[in-house]
Amino acid sequence: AANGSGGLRLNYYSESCPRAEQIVKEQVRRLYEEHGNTAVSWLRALFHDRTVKSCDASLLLETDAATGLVSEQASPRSFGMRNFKYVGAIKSALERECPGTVSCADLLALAARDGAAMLGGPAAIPMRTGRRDATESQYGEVERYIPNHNDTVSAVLSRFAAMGLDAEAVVALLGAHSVGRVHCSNLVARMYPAVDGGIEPAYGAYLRGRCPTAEAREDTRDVAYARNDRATPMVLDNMYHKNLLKGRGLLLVDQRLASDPRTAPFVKKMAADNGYFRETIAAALVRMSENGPLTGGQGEVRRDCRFVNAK
Ligand code: HEM
Ligand SMILES: [Ca+2]
Ligand SMILES: [Ca+2]
Repeated sequence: AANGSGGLRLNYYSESCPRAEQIVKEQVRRLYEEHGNTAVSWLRALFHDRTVKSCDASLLLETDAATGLVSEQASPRSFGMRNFKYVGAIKSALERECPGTVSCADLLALAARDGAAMLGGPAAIPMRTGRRDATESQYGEVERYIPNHNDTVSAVLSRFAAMGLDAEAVVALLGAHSVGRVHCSNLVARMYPAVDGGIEPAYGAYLRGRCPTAEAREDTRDVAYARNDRATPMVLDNMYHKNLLKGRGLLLVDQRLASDPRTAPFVKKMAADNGYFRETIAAALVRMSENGPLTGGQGEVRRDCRFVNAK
C-alpha cells in the first residue's frame, strides 16, 4: 500500500486485551446515547488526526506548559471540534481492563468505526489495529496537511492523494458532511454581500436565517451555525451527495465537488446509490485510518490520551 500500513492487522489485541474492541464499542454506544453528536466527532477527529502526518493520535495531545507542547486542537483548522473530553471515558474503560495496552491511535480508529455504525452508516468496518501513539504534536504543520473550506478541488485531491486516496474516495469521505454542523464564520463569505450563485435560492434564504449578519466571530461560543444536512442531520447517508446536486452544498469545497469534472461523476453516482456510497466510504475510512502508522517499537502506548507518558 502507498501508505504503508505494514504491521497493522485485524484483532491485534486478541491476546493482549481480548475485549478491547468490545469495550470501545460499548463506550461509543453509551456516549452516543447520552450525546448523539459524540459519534459525529469521532469521524471528524479521525480525519484530522490521520491526515496530519500519521494515524498516531497526535491530535489528542493537549497543550502542556510544562513541556511546551502546543496542541493541534489549537490550530484554526480544528475550529469547531468538540467532545474531546469524552475520549478519556473510553480510554479509562480500556485502562481498567488492560493497563498500558491499547493505543489512543487505535482507540480513535475503533471509535470512528463504531460512530459511523451508530449514525446508520456502514457497519462493522474491518479496522486493523496495532498503531502506536505519537510523542509529538504537529501543531505547526496542521494547515499544511488539512485543506481549508474554500480550497480548490485540485488542492484537496492532492492532499488526499498523498494518503493514497483518489477522487472517488474523496467524494465518499466528504460524505461525512452528511452529519454535524458548520459555524457561520465558515459560511458568511458565501452569503454576503450576495448569496453565491451556486446556492439554491431557497437554501440561501435558510442559510441567511441561520447566519443573519455578515460578521461572524471565529469563536465556538458563537452559537450561530447551520446543519450540514437538514434532512437527515444525524444519519451518515448519501443525502450529502443529493444535496450537492441541488445546490445545497454548505462549504465552498463541498459544492465544488459537484461541478469539477474529476469528482462530479462520483457525486452523481453516490447520490443515486446509498449502497455504493457506504461501500466506498467504508474502504476510504480504512485507508485513511492507516496513513503512516507508528508500529513495533515506534512511539508509545499513551496511558492518558492527552499527555505523553511520564518518563
Ligand atoms: C477537504 C476536506 C475537508 C474540509 C475542508 C473540511 C472542513 C470542515 C469544516 C470547515 C467544518 C465545520 C467546522 C465548524 O464550523 O464547526 C467541518 C465539519 C465536519 N467535518 Fe469536515 N472537512 C473536510 C473533510 C472531512 C472528512 C474527510 C471528514 C471525515 C471523514 C470530515 C468530517 C467532518 C464532520 C463529521 C464535521 C461536523 C463536526 C461537528 O458537527 O462537530 N470532514 N469540516
Ligand atoms: Ca496525526
Ligand atoms: Ca445525512
